[in-house]
Amino acid sequence: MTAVSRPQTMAEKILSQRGARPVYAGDLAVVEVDGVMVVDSIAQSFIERMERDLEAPPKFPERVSIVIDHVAPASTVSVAQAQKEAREYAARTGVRLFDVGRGICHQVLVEEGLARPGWIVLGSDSHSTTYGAVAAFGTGMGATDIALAAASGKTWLKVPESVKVTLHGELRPGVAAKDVALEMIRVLGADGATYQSIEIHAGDRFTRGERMTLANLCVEAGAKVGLVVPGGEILNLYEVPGWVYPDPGAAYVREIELDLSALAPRMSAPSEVDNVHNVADLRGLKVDQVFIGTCTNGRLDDLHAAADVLRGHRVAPGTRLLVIPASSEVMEQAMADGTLLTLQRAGAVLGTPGCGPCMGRHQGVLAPGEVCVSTSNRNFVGRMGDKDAQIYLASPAVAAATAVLGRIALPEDVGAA
Ligand SMILES: CC(C)[C@H](C(=O)O)[C@@H](O)C(=O)O
Ligand code: SF4
Repeated sequence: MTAVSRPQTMAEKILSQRGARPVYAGDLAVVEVDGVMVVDSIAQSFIERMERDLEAPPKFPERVSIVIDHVAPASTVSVAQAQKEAREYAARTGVRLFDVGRGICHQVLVEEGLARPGWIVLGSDSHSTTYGAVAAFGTGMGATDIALAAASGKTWLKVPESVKVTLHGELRPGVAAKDVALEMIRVLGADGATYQSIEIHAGDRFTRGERMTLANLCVEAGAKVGLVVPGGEILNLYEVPGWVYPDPGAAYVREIELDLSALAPRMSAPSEVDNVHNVADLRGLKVDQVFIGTCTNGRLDDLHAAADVLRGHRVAPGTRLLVIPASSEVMEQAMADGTLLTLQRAGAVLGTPGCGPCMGRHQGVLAPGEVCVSTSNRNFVGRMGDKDAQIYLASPAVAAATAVLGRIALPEDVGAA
């Protein structure tokens, strides 16, 4: 255990523990890396860095995972070729491969136990902050940094300053972790936490999945990492080392308090994630496509919330509902408990576990002028297809209600329909 002289934030704690000395915001830290994650879209440049530039094998192949998730199954010959090369690389180096259909990288890493409390996990994907849900220091890096970490087992980073977000009160029925996340982003602003650690004090509230939603959105405020202080379900699922917790008296650059009991269902309107409004104020806008899925909201809890609204109803004529489970495990559970049947009967189109149309590469891209309500995390111009399409971000329950009415709606509107 590293000796510490001043109270530390969670980010400082983890980076001190996995490095050689106590570090504080602004210091440079060289740390051991417990996991390296590479997504399909980046795999070719990662392999090139490893084999052509560094001429190095992965130092700990079992710590490296390649996940084929963003455009899976492949949509074009060049995507298919890149995925083939990724499979061949995994076979010759012994790194882990999660192939088409296993699911979205972040969901898969957490399910597989490849992100754990106190670990440092680097991903070639910005939403690697999601691992903060299980108190892992998860962050996104480019192919070169990822390759250096894979080759050496280490990385270096500047220790981020921390923003403390404290949650109070309890959510009202129909309000979800997604609404908390959107509200947090509104308060912080889309680049309000650039290169900072957002440390979320949630007490025992929220399941692991809900905590993933919170940590996932942190990068949309520009954060380097989003760490949810362990509590509740996390303590049943993991052995949490005592050194992970922030010290009383740790130094924060900013402190924010959110009263959950005052929160109503929220929605990010086009075309910035921090353009957050009450759903009630956007109600009635005609919607062409609803997408329920992604690393933000494609988990079993999310599919349950959607099915609870859709049960006994049909998707409105003229509106498409796409549901894509975040992983094969989620899909299997939703199949076993009847959730997928409920969704299918309501008129949902079910897709292969993976990213789906989240970043506009396949499986449901939008035409000019179309409006989409999505449970994802990004709504910037052109994100899901044409630049003249509009994306609203919301919780699964709001997305489901919108699908039933064909217009932006609250879950309570469906009951009355
Ligand atoms: C393809 C990948 C690099 C990208 C990311 O970094 O986030 C994607 O997952 C996204 O959500 O835009
Ligand atoms: S689901 Fe969307 S946000 Fe998440 S990793 Fe895939 S493309 Fe990125």
